[in-house]
Amino acid sequence: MGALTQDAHARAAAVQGSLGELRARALDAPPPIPFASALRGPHLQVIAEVKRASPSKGLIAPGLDAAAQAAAYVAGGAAAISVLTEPSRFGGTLADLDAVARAVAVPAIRKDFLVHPVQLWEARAAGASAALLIVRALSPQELRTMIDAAAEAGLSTLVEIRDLGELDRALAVNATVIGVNNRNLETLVIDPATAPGLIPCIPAHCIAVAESGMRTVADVGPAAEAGADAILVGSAISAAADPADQVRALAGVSRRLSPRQAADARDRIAG
Ligand SMILES: O=C(O)c1ccccc1NCC(=O)[C@H](O)[C@H](O)COP(=O)(O)O
Repeated sequence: MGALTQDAHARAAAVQGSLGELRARALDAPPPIPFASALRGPHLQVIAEVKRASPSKGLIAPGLDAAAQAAAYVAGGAAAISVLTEPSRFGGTLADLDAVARAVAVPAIRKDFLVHPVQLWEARAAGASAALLIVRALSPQELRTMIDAAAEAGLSTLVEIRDLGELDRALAVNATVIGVNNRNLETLVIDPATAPGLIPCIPAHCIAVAESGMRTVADVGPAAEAGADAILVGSAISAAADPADQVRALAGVSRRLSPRQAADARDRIAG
């Protein structure tokens, strides 16, 4: 992940001179669509990702038309669309984000390695309603700065964690939509037990999202059982012959309706 974060700093530096123009474009963009409320419901909500390629899988769907793919996801019941905008390893662009935000009436999320406020203004200018912040990629001060800058830009945030320490850092900045990534971003190894293990520790007032490595209804069962509000799925649906149908299957999974008991779960994990 170090190289991805370094690239992100370089990309941010290259557009810092455009901050004024980006702020002006952001003001002209259609208003953001509420993100957190889109992810609550009796069924597991699906954040469906537009993903052409990745470091772990190589090419996934190189010719994918981002807007058409997003429209298919929404037809299948997706509650939000995640758009990878990282160009060199994921084959994404801000133009994809812009096309998706114009094509669908659900929130579009900028999924990238976001390390500088200018990238949040880029996201809003391209029509995003939300942006991903990876706790591991940011110092505590940077995370605070990015949370504040997102709010100023009118963006909601999906704050991504992988362990209890990162959950504490997310809660310290009042994150309300918290994603637990099953993928270790350093080794790229998926551990399907990560999200089901941590989600019960996320306080009930937050939205809990399980991310990565899920393809089938059976794969999402543990996250649903753990009390996840939503799942984020990318590779499987980007490569699917019928993406609407695949999202429809995942969006039909019931979630556990009992409230998450965060304090009890933390005690169990802390041993
Ligand atoms: O997907 C990767 O290989 C990857 C590698 C390094 C950093 C991030 C990476 N992916 C970002 C994501 O979190 C996923 O795109 C997202 O959760 C969907 O995962 P999946 O359903 O497994 O494609």
